[in-house]
Amino acid sequence: MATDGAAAAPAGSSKRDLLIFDAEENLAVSLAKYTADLSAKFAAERGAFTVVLSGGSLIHALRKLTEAPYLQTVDWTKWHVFWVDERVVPKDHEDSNYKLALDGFLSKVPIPTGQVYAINDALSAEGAAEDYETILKQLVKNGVLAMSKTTGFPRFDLQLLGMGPDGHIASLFPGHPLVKENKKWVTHILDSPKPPPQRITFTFPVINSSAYVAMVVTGAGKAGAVQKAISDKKTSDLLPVEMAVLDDGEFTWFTDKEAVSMLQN
Ligand SMILES: O=C1O[C@H](COP(=O)(O)O)[C@@H](O)[C@H](O)[C@H]1O
Repeated sequence: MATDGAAAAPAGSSKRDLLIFDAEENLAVSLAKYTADLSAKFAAERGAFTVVLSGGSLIHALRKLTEAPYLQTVDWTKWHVFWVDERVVPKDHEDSNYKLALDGFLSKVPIPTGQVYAINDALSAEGAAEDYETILKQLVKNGVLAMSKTTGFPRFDLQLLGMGPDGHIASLFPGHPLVKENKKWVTHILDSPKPPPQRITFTFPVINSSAYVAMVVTGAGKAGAVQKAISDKKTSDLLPVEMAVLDDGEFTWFTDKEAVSMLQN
């Protein structure tokens, strides 16, 4: 993929791309076009576009989608929005990934509210994870959400993900047993090392069954994890971000110069 203001380089396999932008502003412009293009593709192909959001810095990076031309040209009625992870707090709590997305993105675009799938914040972490998985299964039955023919897990059209400085993605943290979950679609964590401790999260089989993943990472604080993730030399202590290996899809890093400052070339 070639993008204005970005240097493109292969990052390991034929379906992985590394985009490096001079400035976060250019990254945001490119991410908006990438997302709008995939929206048009999936709306035409399947009449729906299933989009997964993370929390954190990703939401600010989506800001160009809320402006011209995308505000007018994207068919927002085709969007179905999910969260790769969510903190088990009320939806109006400052720690809520739903609130972050609502304030920074969803309130600015005309996605039908019935197609925005927030967690049930009245339930326990375990109950919310089970409830979310049930909702996903219903959407598979309705034909809104595709299934991977090879993995047996749901196949989201696009997952827009961030990564923490420790290499965590979603609420899958380094060394935590949840990274090995291989049966559930959605699971819960009660001891997240990053507060708040109670969260729900998609599991790796769901992340890795996606058609497209954009891994959006900026800033020098994440350079160490980016360097380890992109290195060809793999060690047994894989970071969660290194475990994001798509079964049959395209994985694109959207980075800035600071985030790749520890790469050799
Ligand atoms: O706790 C979380 O952190 C990660 C990374 O956040 P960032 O602000 O460093 O980009 C985020 O992707 C995840 O959804 C969130 O719950």
